[in-house]
Amino acid sequence: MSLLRVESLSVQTGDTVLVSNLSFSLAPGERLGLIGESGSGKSLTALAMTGLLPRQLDASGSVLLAGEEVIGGSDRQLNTLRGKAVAMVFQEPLTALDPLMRVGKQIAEPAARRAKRDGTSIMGGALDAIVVDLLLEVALPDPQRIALAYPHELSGGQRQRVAIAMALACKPDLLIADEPTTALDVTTQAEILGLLDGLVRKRDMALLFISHDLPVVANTVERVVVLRRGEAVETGLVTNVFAQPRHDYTRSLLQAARSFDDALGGKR
Ligand SMILES: Nc1ncnc2c1ncn2[C@@H]1O[C@H](COP(=O)(O)OP(=O)(O)OP(=O)(O)O)[C@@H](O)[C@H]1O
Repeated sequence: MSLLRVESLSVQTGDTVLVSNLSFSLAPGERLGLIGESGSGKSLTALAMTGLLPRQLDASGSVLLAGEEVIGGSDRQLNTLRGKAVAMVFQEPLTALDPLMRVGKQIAEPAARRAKRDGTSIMGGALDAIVVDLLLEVALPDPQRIALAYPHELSGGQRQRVAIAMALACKPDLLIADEPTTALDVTTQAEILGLLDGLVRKRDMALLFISHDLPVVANTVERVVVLRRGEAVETGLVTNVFAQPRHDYTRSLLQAARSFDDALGGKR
């Protein structure tokens, strides 16, 4: 059974269609990339899949996540799904973090919620231990100190690790990573990508990976959907699509990525 089945998904505002008739599915543990130029509808697709679209946008079609319909779902139903079946990591970690709360508490909250949904209760020292384990899992040194820090006391890379720990605390079946490294410097980007890749494999999570960086996409996912102006122009195994693109648009994306790499002297 699919973990995620998107069928004829469209997103519009008034008469403007931003995502059009999109269909794809994701099996448990599978890794899928969503690529396309800026403004092609990647983030809106991810938001529609989690019921997080801004109010002025309307979604139609169907998004079945862990067997439950997201489109038109109630806040209560979607909150449960978001804390259990799916978690997101965004481009800018500060979007996910509360500036006024110590990061340990921010990780403890989803961990306690998840335990409650599983019919157990975790508090006090047991919850602190889970937070420390999660901080270690995202390779943050000195987790006791980090747990007591506020987001502004951490570097961008450390903040993204905390955001990933918060997502892991939900124990999701599906992780959506929307340009998770764009806001970071190149060395930190590579570290965070390596971390995400390892965690997804270790925990056997499905991954929806949104990125501009085609070499990274090629190394991270198994299948890819190419979006252009809100429409899927090509879908397939990433090795096939990148080696033998069928659509001119995919060819131009790959060409642009090659030119960029050449300009860097193939140093990436
Ligand atoms: N709240 C909104 N109201 C109206 N239009 C929007 C809204 N949010 C996004 N759009 C438009 O929808 C289109 C798709 O946006 P989206 O953010 O999904 O693109 P993207 O592929 O994720 O781009 P990027 O790679 O730059 O993040 C764009 O034309 C954008 O301007």
